[in-house]
Amino acid sequence: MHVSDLSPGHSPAATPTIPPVALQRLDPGIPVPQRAHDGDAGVDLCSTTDVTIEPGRRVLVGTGIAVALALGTVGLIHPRSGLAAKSGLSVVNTPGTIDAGYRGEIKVCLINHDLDTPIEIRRGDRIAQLLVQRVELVSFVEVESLDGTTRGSDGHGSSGGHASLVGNASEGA
Ligand SMILES: O=c1ccn([C@H]2C[C@H](O)[C@@H](COP(=O)(O)OP(=O)(O)OP(=O)(O)O)O2)c(=O)[nH]1
Ligand SMILES: [Mg+2]
Repeated sequence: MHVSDLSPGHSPAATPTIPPVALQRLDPGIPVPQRAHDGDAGVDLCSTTDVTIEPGRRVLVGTGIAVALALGTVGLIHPRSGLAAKSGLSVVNTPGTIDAGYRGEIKVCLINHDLDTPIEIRRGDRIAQLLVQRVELVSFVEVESLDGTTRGSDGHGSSGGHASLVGNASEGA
C-alpha cells in the first residue's frame, strides 16, 4: 500500500463502505444511475417522461428506478446545481427522503423557480441526484425539562449576520 493511501480522506479504510445497493430498473429504457465522475457523492437520476414545468409550478416525475436500501441507510434526493443555476430547476422537498423500506419507484418533485421561463424536461434528462448515507435510527425519550445550554431557545437569526432585508420584506417575519 502506498503511503498516500493512508492519508485522511484517501484511505478506503477511513470510509467504511456501504455494500452495493440492489437496484431495479422499472423502465428498461432508462440507464442505470451513474456517477458523472469517480468519487461524486451522487448518482444522477433521469426523468422517464417529457414534461414542461411552467414558472413557479411543480411536477412529480418518475425516474424508473427502485432500490432496496439497507436498514440504517437513507437515500437523499438532491437537486443538480447546474440546472438550478441555469434554469431555476430544483426539488420541492429537497432533500427528498428515500426510506430503507421503500421499494416503489423513486419519484422527484421538481419545481421551476424561474419567474418567467418554462423548463422543458425530456425523457432521459438527468434531473436530480441520489445520495446514500448512513443514518442513526435513534430512539427518543420524553423528559420534563431539557439541559441548559448557552444558546438556550435562541434561534432564527438570533446570532445576527443575516442579509439585509429590503423594503417591507421584514414584515410578517
Ligand atoms: O423525493 C422523494 C421522497 C420520497 N419518495 C418516496 C420514498 C419514501 O420512502 C416515501 C415516503 O417519503 P416521505 O416519508 O418523505 O413522505 P411522506 O409524505 O411522509 O409519506 P409516507 O407517509 O409514505 O411516509 O416516498 C420518493 O420517491 N421521492
Ligand atoms: Mg414519511
